[in-house]
Amino acid sequence: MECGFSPIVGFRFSLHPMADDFVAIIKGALEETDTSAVWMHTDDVSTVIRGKQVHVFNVAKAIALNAAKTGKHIALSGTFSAGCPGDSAGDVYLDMGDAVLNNDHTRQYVSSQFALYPMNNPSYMDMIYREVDRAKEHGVFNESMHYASGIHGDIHDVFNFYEEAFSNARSEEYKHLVMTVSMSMNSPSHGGR
Ligand SMILES: Cc1ncc(C[n+]2csc(CCO)c2C)c(N)n1
Repeated sequence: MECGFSPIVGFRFSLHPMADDFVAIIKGALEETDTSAVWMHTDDVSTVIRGKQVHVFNVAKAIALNAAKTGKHIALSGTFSAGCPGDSAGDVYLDMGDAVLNNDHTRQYVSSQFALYPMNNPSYMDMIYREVDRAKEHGVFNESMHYASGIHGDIHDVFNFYEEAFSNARSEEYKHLVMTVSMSMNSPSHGGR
């Protein structure tokens, strides 16, 4: 299939609450979030949201925050993608304005790992090093590791970094970008942060 030129961004993710009431936590997090600015579909494995980048990141953060506000240990993993939409079902959401609809600024510690895959870009390693350096400048860098980089801090700082990294790693010439994230919140490993 040909890659399209739609500016649409997508995020396919799963929440894995470490709690007996995982069904209520997953459904609650999705329902408490204003998702009206994105196209969304949930199935038995994951949920996908698609639309303008600003709304996709805002909705992703709000769903993560709403799940974490239960106080339970939450794992979230997902893939952001841009530049190869495959279908146009969500394109109508590109007409939305840029004002974000979820504005809960509750603090929440997140420890996460991410990986950037700038598709077809011959200087992809420079791109990755540049974004990792930027994480260090922003104070959200945690540690280096095989196949990913550790990013941690308050959920709002972490998501701001991820959205900026996603913007920076795309260009007109190399439109197709994939970024994987894996997050942990309220983990006993975080010592009550
Ligand atoms: C974000 C997200 N979306 C869907 C699932 C899959 N899933 C697992 S349990 C459950 C509720 C009962 O139907 C659903 C939808 C997930 N884990 N996280």
